[in-house]
Amino acid sequence: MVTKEFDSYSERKAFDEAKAGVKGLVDARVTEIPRIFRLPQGTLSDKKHSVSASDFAIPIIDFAGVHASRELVVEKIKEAAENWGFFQVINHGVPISVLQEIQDGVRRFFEQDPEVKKSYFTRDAAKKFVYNSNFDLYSSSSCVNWRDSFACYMAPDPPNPEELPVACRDAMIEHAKHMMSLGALLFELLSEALGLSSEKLKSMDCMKGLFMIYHYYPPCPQPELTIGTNNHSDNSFLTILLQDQVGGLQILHHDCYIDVKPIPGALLITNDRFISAEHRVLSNRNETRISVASFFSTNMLPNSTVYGPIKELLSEENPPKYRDFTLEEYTKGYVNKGLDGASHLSSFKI
Ligand SMILES: O=C(O)CCC(=O)C(=O)O
Ligand SMILES: [Fe+2]
Repeated sequence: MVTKEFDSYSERKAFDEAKAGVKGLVDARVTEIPRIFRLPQGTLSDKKHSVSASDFAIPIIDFAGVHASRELVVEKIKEAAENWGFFQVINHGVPISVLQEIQDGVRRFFEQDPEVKKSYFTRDAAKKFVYNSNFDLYSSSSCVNWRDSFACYMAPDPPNPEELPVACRDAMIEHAKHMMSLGALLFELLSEALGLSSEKLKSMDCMKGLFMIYHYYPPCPQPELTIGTNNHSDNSFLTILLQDQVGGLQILHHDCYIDVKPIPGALLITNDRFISAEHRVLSNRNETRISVASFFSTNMLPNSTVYGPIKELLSEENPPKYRDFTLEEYTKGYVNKGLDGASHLSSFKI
């Protein structure tokens, strides 16, 4: 059957202008997903098939030992960052209550009175608090994702509490505080894993910016036809990801998508210096999924610092593979391209 061409732009615009997000479609009880959400046929069942986590063990690193046996933890991080670009951390010191509160806060925001929620809807990235659906709605060449989100820079200039919705204000502030301290520890351990001084990555301002995205994935009537988040690798120096118990996150490893099984209280780490792991999120029929991604980067904020391969890691045998760039330049290209599965970093290859 030949499907008639349709005006994807107009349909995306109509979806956008309703300001109700994917949750609005679910509340309206759609039983068939609109065409703009449909993946090209076969996308989910390509050669990169899904395998269960029991075939491959995504590294789980216990930070309880970080004081008594730091070298051991550093060794594990090095191995995970080189081979996976992804690991789960347990006993990270962030209280479970803080993680629970932020998930509850995200749910409260998305499930509040739609009219109140609409007042936060914007595509203006200069706003302190940005709620919309699909940051790349107009730029992505792939399908629209079954997901709503809100975003906020929590560093270097955190918003005043009054600028944040009451539904999630306190939880956001408390959670971000913990992400900054866990981020500091991770940057120290990653520096050590690179054979550099503990302070190296921090001294390069890698944790100057903390950009948060809070995701809400409503249940989907046809989960096999769409996706929660397209495959991509992140735009940050480091991402700390909190996912709830629903599941659906997969990471690409040796050409297979592997399910990342939710572990209560575990945080997931990916970073760009070692492997920047490609990952995606599947939709599901029955449950709402919530996740919170803490990206260490100043992203689009004015920042003239130029980044390139760390000089100490270069030698005659190991010359730079990437050219220098600013985070603004990098992020602009990332946002314009949208999540389409293609690597953005590769466009900076020398
Ligand atoms: O929802 C998730 O688990 C992942 C989200 C994600 O990959 C991202 O925000 O970059
Ligand atoms: Fe991601």
